[in-house]
This record gives sequence, C-alpha cells and structure tokens, in this order.
Amino acid sequence: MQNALSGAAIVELENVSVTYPHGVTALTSISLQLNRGEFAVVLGMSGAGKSTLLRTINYLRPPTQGTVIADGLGDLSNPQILRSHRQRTGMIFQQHQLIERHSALQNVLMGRLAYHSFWRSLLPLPQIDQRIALDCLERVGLIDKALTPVNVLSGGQKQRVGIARALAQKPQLMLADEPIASLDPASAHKIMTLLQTICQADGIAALLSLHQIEFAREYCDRIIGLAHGQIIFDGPPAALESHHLAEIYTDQTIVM
Ligand SMILES: Nc1ncnc2c1ncn2[C@@H]1O[C@H](COP(=O)(O)OP(=O)(O)OP(=O)(O)O)[C@@H](O)[C@H]1O
Repeated sequence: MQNALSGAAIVELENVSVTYPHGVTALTSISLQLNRGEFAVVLGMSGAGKSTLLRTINYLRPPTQGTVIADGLGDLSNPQILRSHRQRTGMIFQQHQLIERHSALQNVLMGRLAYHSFWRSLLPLPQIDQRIALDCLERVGLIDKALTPVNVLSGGQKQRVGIARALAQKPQLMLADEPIASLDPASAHKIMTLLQTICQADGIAALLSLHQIEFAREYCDRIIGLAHGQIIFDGPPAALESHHLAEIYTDQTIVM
C-alpha cells in the first residue's frame, strides 16, 4: 500500500504546531499516532488545545507547522487526500451541529454526502443511503424518531443523532469534541457506552476530548494529557498518576 504508516496507525501527526492568526499558539510540536481499534481520550484544562488538536486531525484547522499523514493516503495538505481522509473520518460535536428544523433522518443522511458529488447531493439521495441512515438510527436506538424534527429531541437524543450521522459515513476514525459536556451523568454514561460499543464492533479508532477524568478512566484505553498545547502524558489509564494530573490541570486541585 502506498503511503502506509508503520504499525497500526491510522493517522499520524508529525511535529505539528498551530498558531491562530492573532498570535495564540494552541499546539506546539505535537507528534502523535492514532491507532486502529483504539478508544483514546484527550484531557486538559480549558484552553489546553483539545479542540484544536481534534480539528487539526481533519484539517478543519490546518497546522501552521508540521504534517498530518493519513495511513494509505498521505499528507492532508493535498486536497484530494484530505477529501478521502474526511470521507472516512466521522466528527461529533458538543453542540451536535444538527439542522434543528430537519428530521433525525435528514440529519443522519448528511453523513452520506461525502460519498456524492456536490451536484448529486442536491437531489434526493439513493435508497441505499436512506437504508444506511435508518440502520444507523436503529443502532443508536432512535429508529422511532426518524421523522421527528431534531428541535423536539432531548440533549442526549440529539447527541445520538450526531453519532448516527457520523456512523452513516462508515468511518474508520471518529473524532468527538466534548460529546458529553452538556449532558447529565446518566445520559453521559449512555453516550459513552454507545460510542465505545459501536467503535469496538466496527473497528473504528476514536479520539474524544473530555473534561471528566473519571469517564476517561472508565471507558478509554489510552489517555493523552495536554497542557498549554503540549503532550504531558500519553499512556493507559492505569499509568495516569496524580502528579500527571497535577501537571495537566496545573491550576486545579486534583481529587483522585
Ligand atoms: N478560532 C480561534 N481563533 C483564535 N484563537 C483560538 C481559536 N480557537 C481556539 N483558540 C485559542 O487556542 C487555544 C486553545 O483552544 P482550544 O479551543 O483548542 O482549547 P480546548 O482545550 O479545547 O478548550 P475548551 O476545553 O475550553 O474547549 C486557546 O488559547 C484559545 O483561546
């Protein structure tokens, strides 16, 4: 295979830095591989660079230095490679980013657009796409809400529609930016269980950003700790000790 990364990596960041136009550096010299089949989390204080890291992995925020390489595809600075990488990368957002007046099904169908040209996507999508979207709604337990406008769904249900939309892309990589931040603990556990189960069943690599250390420990098999745009810790939950947390959450008291 051309442009294959070593080992199990699906995407690799090499010496990546991101500086925003007004001069804030959000990431500094990040080198990181995300591996197939892993369910990883990035932890860090507000402003540590978690969202920027996730967005850089699909070039919603291109690096100002360094490269992002997708396995089997190559450097994301090439527009064609980026298009292929985005097609196989699902994105889940804290605020769902759904079209509120559209039904759950219409929103999930958006996940199929990456498989069609711009002009084709202006027409109703083929039946096969409708079937895939309905399957995805079924997997997140919302088949009975397929025709319900999203604006009458609960926060947890909206997040499940967001997961179904990402899933409809048939992704190999899932990026989830604070997927449980606006949910109560019971709904948050449901969403984490759902994400973990689906990613495991479909062999999807996942990188989530979270604020809740206890959720990261319970569900994830790899923790990446960021502080001030740099990686402070990268390892399994069992290796994360209080001194790492003190470094990640520099201004906060840590309760273990
Ligand atoms: N669009 C932007 N333009 C300018 N600066 C930005 C932009 N987005 C983020 N930043 C800055 O980059 C730094 C990292 O922000 P980022 O959103 O990646 O952190 P975060 O860890 O995700 O924070 P939070 O947990 O609050 O979402 C911060 O200093 C932030 O102010």
